[in-house]
Amino acid sequence: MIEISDVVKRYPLGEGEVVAVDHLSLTIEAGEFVAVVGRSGSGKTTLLNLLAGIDRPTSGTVRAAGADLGGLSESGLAEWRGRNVGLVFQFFQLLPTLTVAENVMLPMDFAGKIPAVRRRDRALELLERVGIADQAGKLPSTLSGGQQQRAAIARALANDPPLLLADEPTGNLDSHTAQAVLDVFARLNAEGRTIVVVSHERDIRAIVGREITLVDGRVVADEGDRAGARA
Ligand SMILES: Nc1ncnc2c1ncn2[C@@H]1O[C@H](COP(=O)(O)OP(=O)(O)OP(=O)(O)O)[C@@H](O)[C@H]1O
Repeated sequence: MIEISDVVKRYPLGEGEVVAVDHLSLTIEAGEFVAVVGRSGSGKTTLLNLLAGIDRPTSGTVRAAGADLGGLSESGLAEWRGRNVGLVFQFFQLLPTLTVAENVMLPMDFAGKIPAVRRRDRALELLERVGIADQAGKLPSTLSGGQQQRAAIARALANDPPLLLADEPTGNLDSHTAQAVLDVFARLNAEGRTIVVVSHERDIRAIVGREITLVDGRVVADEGDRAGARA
């Protein structure tokens, strides 16, 4: 599902530069549930952005969900991402003027993968799956943090992507709500979806099948059974 080879990502910083990802190679198989952990500044978000094709490496290759991302144009990357990758962020990033159901339908409208007549029903089914079907007609600002993150997960699933990438998805939630959101991820992995979660939180360890630790943009530990946490 993911194969990155000898990837380096440098950012300019003042007169010099910072090496965010440093000669990193990694393979993640379909169906794995992987946590990427490490201190602030260790390169976790940079790695996730490279996997999502949001950022391009300075050198090295990134293959994900059947594509060599280096060979895609910006519009090709956007199309690939829309069909193959679901993204979940710490601060949810729901559009405030759209209802919850409309937020979930938006990626379907962009990608055109789901027929137009199916989109509203599919949005409601996805909201049902994450346990907030009753919030479908509301604006995001009227939902709790946990409900907003569930809505964001439903949106990430809109185009039925094989790969889910989440950046600190529980970082803005209390521990009880965070656990409930992690349970949603565990269920999605049990259904076969490949999931990579960047996290500071220790509670992620209990549910993932594999934990990759970064220090200064390098992998210093890679632990787990690699079979995912399929229940
Ligand atoms: N757009 C950018 N421009 C310049 N430097 C950057 C940029 N993005 C990241 N960096 C630097 O790259 C390094 C890795 O950052 P990154 O955000 O990937 O770490 P992180 O492990 O996700 O940190 P955190 O847990 O705080 O989010 C840091 O030194 C950071 O300052």
